[in-house]
Amino acid sequence: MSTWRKLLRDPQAAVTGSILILIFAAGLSTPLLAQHGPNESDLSMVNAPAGTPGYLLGADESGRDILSRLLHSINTSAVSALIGTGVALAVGVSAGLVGGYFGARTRAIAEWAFNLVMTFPGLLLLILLMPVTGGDYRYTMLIFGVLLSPGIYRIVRNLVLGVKNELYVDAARVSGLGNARILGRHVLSVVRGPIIIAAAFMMGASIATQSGLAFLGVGSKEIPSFGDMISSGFRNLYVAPTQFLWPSLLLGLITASLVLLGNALRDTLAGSRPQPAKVGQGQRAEVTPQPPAAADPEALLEIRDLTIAYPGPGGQPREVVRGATLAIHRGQTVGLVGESGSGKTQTAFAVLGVLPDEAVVTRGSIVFEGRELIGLSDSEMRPLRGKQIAYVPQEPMSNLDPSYTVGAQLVEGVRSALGISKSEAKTRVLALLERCGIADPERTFDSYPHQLSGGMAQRVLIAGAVASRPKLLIADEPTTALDVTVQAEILDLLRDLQAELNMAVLLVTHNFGVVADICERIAVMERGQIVESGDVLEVLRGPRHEYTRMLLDSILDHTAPIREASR
Ligand SMILES: Nc1ncnc2c1ncn2[C@@H]1O[C@H](COP(=O)(O)OP(=O)(O)OP(=O)(O)O)[C@@H](O)[C@H]1O
Repeated sequence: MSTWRKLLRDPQAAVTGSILILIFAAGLSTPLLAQHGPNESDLSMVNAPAGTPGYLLGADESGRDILSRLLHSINTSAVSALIGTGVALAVGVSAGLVGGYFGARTRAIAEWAFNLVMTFPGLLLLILLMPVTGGDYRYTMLIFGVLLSPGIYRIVRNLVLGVKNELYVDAARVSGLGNARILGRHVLSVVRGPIIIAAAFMMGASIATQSGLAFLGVGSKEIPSFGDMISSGFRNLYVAPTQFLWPSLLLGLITASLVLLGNALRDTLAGSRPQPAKVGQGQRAEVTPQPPAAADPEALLEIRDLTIAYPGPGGQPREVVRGATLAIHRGQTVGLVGESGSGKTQTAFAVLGVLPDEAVVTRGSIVFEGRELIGLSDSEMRPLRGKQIAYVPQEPMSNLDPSYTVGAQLVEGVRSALGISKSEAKTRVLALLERCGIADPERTFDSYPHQLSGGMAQRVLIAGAVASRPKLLIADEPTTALDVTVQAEILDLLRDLQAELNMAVLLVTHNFGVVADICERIAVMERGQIVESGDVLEVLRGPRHEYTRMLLDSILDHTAPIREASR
């Protein structure tokens, strides 16, 4: 659906947008009426008492006169908003893109210039420059736009700095796209949401500042403005209260609509407005949890008939996991294998209780140590997650926060899992790093994630995951992002830790070699269903299901995993 159609369907955007269009259309068409139409006389001072300056209203103004001045004030506000915001965006966005994207020297120059602008006392400067601007509100708003631009510059610069080292920006660069195309296509799309919100606020601020200056009586007396109207409304408050009421209400309505429209626009552009879940009632589980009646009394984790659905494009549920059944015993390593998109990660996420909000468990149960996990709230899952059930992700780098040292992140996790002091946690983390094969634990402890190699980062995450001696470790493609030598080392580490801690491991992978290397049992997943499971050797030597055979045949040297497995 196009962005415009989405916006029209959004009630907040549609209502506030219509209000603003109506108000501004009425205001902006007023000069034409004033020039060519019969209302020109409305702008004269015929009704104002002698000595009333500019557009100040007399106490006996007719409703038509008030309306005419309101329309002209809207016009002034619209022009103020456009000039103030336009200048702030033009200066702030272009400097932010350049300052954030290009080298430190360009950034330092931009930074210096904007810091200088920020040292000026804004409102005072606007008043002091009145002799220069000749009281013309358009020049005043132009200067106001420059004064607003540092805020925009900082927003854009920070967003650009965050995005410019993303892998997809590197990929665009490598594919030969020029800087202008990368900035326009990849970087601008990230900054536009916050800019729209800021622009809505700035439009409101421009209108409020222009009105405020007029209220103070600073600037041209010939230009109608909400400020003038409110000022004269104050003076006539007891004899003609509507003179104060209407401009105040209209000013409030315009600024509130601008901010609400900005929010709605940002949400639509970012696609972040949560849509009501169409499957079930938007709850995590649609099933009524049954009292655990484990079919396999030995099982540490037992998944039975698990079915997970997402709302499809037409609202009908789309099942991504269908009736999956799987058991893991204490200390056992089970490989969950299948092609990309077969539902392995969704199954793992369901066990961890971290499925996205729109996912619904429509059937089945997940029993961990005799306790049903389906239907548990986040606070009920928290004592299990990261402590009894730990997780090692596929992309080690994207799971470490670049702003903190490795040590700070591990200590925080260990303290929350074990409730020990900071120094005890540090000692434990250093020992764990050493146990996980990190050559210089002290140095790694003080390093930031970008200073680590992929293999080291994965060791760090494994150290963090096993710190609480979990009963179950879920490792989601833990070696996919690593080179072959490091893959083997990480698998060795997982195997050793599993034996040492007598920990059960659910290894999510698409690689039979990895399964053959460290798993005792295997479950093969195809389009959301577990189609075959059993002892690794038996399944690899004599696959019963067509899909398993097809997967095994697709391995070039399909004897390798079996040879490995029989070691
Ligand atoms: N947030 C979501 N909304 C809708 N569908 C989703 C969402 N997340 C995942 N899916 C769908 O669920 C299905 C299973 O995805 P899942 O991530 O479990 O696959 P996978 O087997 O782990 O694949 P891979 O090995 O590539 O990670 C896919 O078809 C995917 O498109």
